[in-house]
Amino acid sequence: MTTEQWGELKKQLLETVGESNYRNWIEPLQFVDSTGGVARIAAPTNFAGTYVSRNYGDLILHRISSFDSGVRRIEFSTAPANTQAIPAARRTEAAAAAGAAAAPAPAAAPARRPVSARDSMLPPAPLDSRFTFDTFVVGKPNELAHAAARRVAEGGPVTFNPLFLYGGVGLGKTHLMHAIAWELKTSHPELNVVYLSAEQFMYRFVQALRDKKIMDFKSLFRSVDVLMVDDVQFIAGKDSTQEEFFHTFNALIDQNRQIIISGDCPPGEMKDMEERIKSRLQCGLVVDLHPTDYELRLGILQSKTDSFRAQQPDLVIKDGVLEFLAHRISTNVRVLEGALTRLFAFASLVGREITLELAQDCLSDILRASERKITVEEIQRRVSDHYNIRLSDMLGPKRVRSFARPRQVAMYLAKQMTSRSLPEIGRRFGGRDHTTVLHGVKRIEELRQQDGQIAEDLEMLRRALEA
Ligand SMILES: Nc1ncnc2c1ncn2[C@@H]1O[C@H](COP(=O)(O)OP(=O)(O)OP(=O)(O)O)[C@@H](O)[C@H]1O
Repeated sequence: MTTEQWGELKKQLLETVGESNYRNWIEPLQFVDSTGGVARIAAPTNFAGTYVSRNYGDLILHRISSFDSGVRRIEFSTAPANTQAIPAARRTEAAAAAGAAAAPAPAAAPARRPVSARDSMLPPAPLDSRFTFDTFVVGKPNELAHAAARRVAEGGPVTFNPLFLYGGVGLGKTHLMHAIAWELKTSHPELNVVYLSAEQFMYRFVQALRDKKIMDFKSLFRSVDVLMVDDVQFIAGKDSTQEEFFHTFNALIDQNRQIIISGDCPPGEMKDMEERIKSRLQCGLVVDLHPTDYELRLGILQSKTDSFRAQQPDLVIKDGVLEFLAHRISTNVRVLEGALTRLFAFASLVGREITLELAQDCLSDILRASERKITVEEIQRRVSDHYNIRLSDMLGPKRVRSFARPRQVAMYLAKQMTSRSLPEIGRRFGGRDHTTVLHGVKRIEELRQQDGQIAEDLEMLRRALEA
């Protein structure tokens, strides 16, 4: 490639990446040579080489190969220490950003050092192409989290920072984060969006410490426009990673960069997490993904079935199968999806239509494992909520009707819906005797026959507990 062609190529890049990115990253690059299918480009610092490689590597390769079709790969190296590739002021800035790693090479050191894979501490986020907003089914349990994610994905002015998503296993936190990243990558390609798990954050931090590249690490993370850290609970109890996370977090918030975090519980309840981090995590918007309800599960199954059908149009699913699965598998969406995938694979292998019997056969282990064990405590909580009394009043000694009746309802449901014996139930109701429980159960059984309101309450509570 000639100097003129390189100049032409840079001009094209200016149009694509915009002036500010051009001045910061592209302008200082120098074309060195191209041999054996490898084009060598010198960047002023190690940090700049890594950054350009990660963000513009593909673009530059594409443009170079339009001038020289033999080029298959680009190698970035640091320019000689006395290079004038960037103005002095910017060089100081870049050197400061890259820290010790960018110090001028000693005279005896090789003039150029290829930027190795290990230097690339922030490779492109590995995003799952299936996790988009289009494939995310919205229902009551996740509508707030979805709406907040949508808002952040618009990429407008930062309104809540950080956005903290929490919820149990397999309820769609990662899916939503990836969906935000995909959306931003499409609508705002100029933004540097980084998604990674807290585990990867720690791994890169430890690697930077080991390689004495902590300044590179800091610069990389501080150059991010949108940072997403998944499963933040992973860094609980890991003191130095927490410390670094805290500083990265603060630096980005101070620069008004968007942060999105996910965790398995609300920030305030995270064990072994420093108080200052918990409090920082709570300062934006905290939203939870509730356990799925029947309607959401059915919606997800229908949506996944539609995409399976697109690949296998002759697939036959008998009525009632999806409803059965939505009713029986309530653990989490990952399990639900796994069940459906297995069912489709099995049906297509044996060439049978999907009936209720086939589903029961093929998924017997999942169905057994998903049988929900309702606890006495759950029943107590649900019943006290329903009758609007405090749990302590339900378990306490007061015999007034407004507490005694809900208490008996809860005892009745505990007898019906759990395998606990009367004495065991009694113990869980503030140490009551088994005869008291028996009396309560009998009383509610009678009332169920005579009192429509009680019958309705029982039915409603049973359905809520089974959901
Ligand atoms: N509302 C939804 N619509 C469609 N698919 C969903 C939904 N919720 C979850 N899923 C699917 O369920 C699977 C598990 O979701 P995901 O990995 O996002 O869960 P998570 O909350 O991050 O779990 P973990 O706590 O284990 O990290 C994914 O395949 C995801 O696509």
